[in-house]
Amino acid sequence: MASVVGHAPAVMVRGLGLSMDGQCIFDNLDGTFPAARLTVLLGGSGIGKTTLLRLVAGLIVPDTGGISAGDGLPLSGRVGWMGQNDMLLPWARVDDNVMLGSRLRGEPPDRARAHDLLDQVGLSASRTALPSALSGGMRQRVALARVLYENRPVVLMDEPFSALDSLTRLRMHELAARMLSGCTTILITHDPLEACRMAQALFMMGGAPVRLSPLSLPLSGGMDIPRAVDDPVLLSAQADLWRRMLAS
Ligand SMILES: Nc1ncnc2c1ncn2[C@@H]1O[C@H](COP(=O)(O)OP(=O)(O)OP(=O)(O)O)[C@@H](O)[C@H]1O
Repeated sequence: MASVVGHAPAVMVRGLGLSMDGQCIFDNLDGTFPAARLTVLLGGSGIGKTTLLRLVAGLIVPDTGGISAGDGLPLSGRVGWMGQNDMLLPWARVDDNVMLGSRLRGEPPDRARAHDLLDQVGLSASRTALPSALSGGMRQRVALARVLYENRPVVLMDEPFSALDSLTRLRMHELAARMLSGCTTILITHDPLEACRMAQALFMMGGAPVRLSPLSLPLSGGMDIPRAVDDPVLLSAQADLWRRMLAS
């Protein structure tokens, strides 16, 4: 199963303004995250990346402007979230964690679907395990299966792989790229390698006021992700990103 969604819309940020505790976070921020693509957001600590994702998720209401879907339909109910913390319930089995959304909504859980997704993320043998029996990478695969179970066309990922060791992170790139194909995904990362491997669109967040600047790096493979980690073109783009981040 390459994609779990039908039509994934673009996500458009227009004239966004937000202050919190008297601090201006965004002033007239604009940006468009393309439909059915994986967009990477890079930016310094505290610049507002997580806050922007929370606005897209509808968890915060902006003071001015807004966020809309390119198809004109409400975004509400069409957004999934995956964060650095897997937020698995420690007392629930792996498959029950995947089906948590159904339980919270009072719907009958679709166990066959949960098991199918666990098969696809390579965890069929761990369906009945408790999260405490899993490695960090396995736990993030459960979290990915839980996001996919929700079948949302827009998926927000707030540094979901940053706590994983390098090799597990590379493997998660393979899995996430395959499983999220067709979704409109916005991925926050601090890792230039991750950005270069995964981005089908790339934005640097920075400045005062904060702006979303599209970056076009010479990357091979077009929209095919993840890009090979030993690709010289990718390694050169990674060095370029480091330079930009150090200079910002
Ligand atoms: N609930 C809140 N109340 C007040 N200020 C907040 C709140 N949440 C975030 N902020 C402020 O908004 C700014 C942006 O924070 P945010 O977490 O979005 O940054 P970030 O780019 O995701 O940072 P990092 O990369 O370190 O996670 C920071 O100055 C932070 O202190």
